Amino acid sequence: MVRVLTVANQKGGVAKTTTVLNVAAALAEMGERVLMVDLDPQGSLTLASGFAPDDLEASVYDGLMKDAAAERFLLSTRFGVDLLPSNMDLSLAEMELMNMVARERRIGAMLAPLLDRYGWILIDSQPSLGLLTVNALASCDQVLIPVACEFLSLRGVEVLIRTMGKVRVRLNSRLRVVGILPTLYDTRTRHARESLEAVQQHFGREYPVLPQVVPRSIRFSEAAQAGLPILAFSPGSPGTEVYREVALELKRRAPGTPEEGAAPGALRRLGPATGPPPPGGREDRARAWRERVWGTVGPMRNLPLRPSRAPGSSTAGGEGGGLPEGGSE
Ligand SMILES: Nc1ncnc2c1ncn2[C@@H]1O[C@H](COP(=O)(O)OP(=O)(O)OP(=O)(O)O)[C@@H](O)[C@H]1O
Repeated sequence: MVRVLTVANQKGGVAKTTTVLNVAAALAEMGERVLMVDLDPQGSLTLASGFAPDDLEASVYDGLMKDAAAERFLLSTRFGVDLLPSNMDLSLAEMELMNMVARERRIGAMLAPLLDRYGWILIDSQPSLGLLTVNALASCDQVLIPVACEFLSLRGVEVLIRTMGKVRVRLNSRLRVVGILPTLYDTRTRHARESLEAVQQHFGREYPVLPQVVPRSIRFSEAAQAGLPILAFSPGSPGTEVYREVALELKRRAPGTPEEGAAPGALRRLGPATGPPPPGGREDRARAWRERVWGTVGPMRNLPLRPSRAPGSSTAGGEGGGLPEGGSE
């Protein structure tokens, strides 16, 4: 059964992209087959996955607006996750979609042929509630809302949840909030602690606030610059383990799991989409995943800062080096 999850918050810079990237990597580490969809014309997810948005020959824009088959622009990342990439072309889509028939269902149509290949599809939305985000909400089962532990961060969420309510009524009755994820938590400041408490109090009664809290850490920016999830870039850092736990939490709360009740999924269901997990327990699978990733990219300290070519053709790496040290912020 494929799970389609949108990471949304119309407030910018709350770690939507970072959350998609790292949850996707954590799920892949657990043996899941994962597709990420970059639905932000800024192309941040594409860039943070190691691809240069400006070099793309085709992108989500072509899939949405020109019915291009996803195979034409589907990319395989170095960390075992597939990606439908985007760039500035997608900014045209918002306007062009206005005149299209079934304009809120274009993403669902683009993803439909891919559903039987993946266990998880994670959509990174742009910081707005325009037609692209509505498309994402219309084609997913669940929404994860990252909320930064900062002043004013609560305000936008109400508007998002109201929009979700309208989408539920008109387009997708299965839509629900799977969780609110506190992000960018600075353990050193009282302000962050108070903001976290505010998030928990404000939303806790009506919506599930996930028990995980993503710490603020420079490793995230460094990893994005290297075109990798933090799980691969800095395996020992605190943020890594938190995103693993978030991924586990999402698996526990996924539609169809006993904990959540058998909520019907969005789009169409094509039977079990994930293959059998690799043998061994969680630790073995995580090790196997890391070895696969490291084997592909080589020592990560030597990665170029701005990879400009598709990872398939990557020559990143080199002799010596080794992984950046985890844990020391
Ligand atoms: N836990 C964290 N600690 C420190 N920096 C972080 C963390 N999470 C994300 N960042 C950094 O914050 C910036 C914004 O993150 P990100 O792009 O994930 O947010 P976003 O919500 O997707 O932004 P936008 O709304 O612009 O698409 C990036 O530079 C990212 O590397």
